[in-house]
Amino acid sequence: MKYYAIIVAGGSGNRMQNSVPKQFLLLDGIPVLMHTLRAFCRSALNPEILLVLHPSQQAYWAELCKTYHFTLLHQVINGGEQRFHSVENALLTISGEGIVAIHDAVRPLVSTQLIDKSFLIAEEKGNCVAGTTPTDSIRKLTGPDKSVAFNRKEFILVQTPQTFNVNIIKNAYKQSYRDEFTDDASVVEFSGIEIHMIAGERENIKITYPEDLEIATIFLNKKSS
Ligand SMILES: Nc1ccn([C@@H]2O[C@H](COP(=O)(O)OP(=O)(O)OP(=O)(O)O)[C@@H](O)[C@H]2O)c(=O)n1
Ligand SMILES: C[C@](O)(CO)[C@H](O)COP(=O)(O)O
Repeated sequence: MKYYAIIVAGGSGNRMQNSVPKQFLLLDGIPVLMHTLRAFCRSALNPEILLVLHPSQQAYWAELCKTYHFTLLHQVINGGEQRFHSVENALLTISGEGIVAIHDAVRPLVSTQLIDKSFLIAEEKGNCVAGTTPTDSIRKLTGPDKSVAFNRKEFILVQTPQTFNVNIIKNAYKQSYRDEFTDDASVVEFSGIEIHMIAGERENIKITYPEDLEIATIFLNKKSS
């Protein structure tokens, strides 16, 4: 079986409020994105790595690779307007059978065990998506200042990797973009396929706000101690 990893790094990181997109900010001395790519390159399934970058950031990435002597093999693909379009562009480069894991570049702490598990379960079931259970209570907004309590046991916080049989994901991405397509699972589900959840990892945070880099540093130190 052929395995692929699409690492989406085509965003601009508005919520991080830094002139440098967050995937290039330093975490433990190297860019966030290099941690993510390393995790996938360590996979026993030896996936082909497809890295999605906005065209305006590709020269900068090439420079970073030189500076940090980063030589892990990967193919660079043009990012699109939304995450959906970035994934769509990467899928267009894949032909034939296979299993593809789609992962946010800004989740650098994903473990190689979770990556391997997601490839193997997607191969067996057609797809699988990592998620964790919420630890906060949950309420649903019913108006500008109104809300009702929800049972948190009925919810899962969705992470990446989200991993699919190539035929299933390519077929799903033939659909037109919708605002509610915030991840790949929502695209595949809208195409009529049931999603299989697997246990994600609390450390597998998405670096979104400035303090997330500090939290990631703590998790990383814990991992290597
Ligand atoms: N057009 C886009 C938008 C997002 N992404 C990627 O999708 C992942 C998750 O998106 P998010 O955390 O929202 O990143 P940004 O869009 O960069 O952040 P923000 O929403 O704060 O601007 C990131 O790795 C991001 O680089 C992408 O490849 N192409
Ligand atoms: C794909 C994702 O990380 C799953 O939790 C999430 O939906 C990305 O959302 P964002 O608004 O693009 O950060």
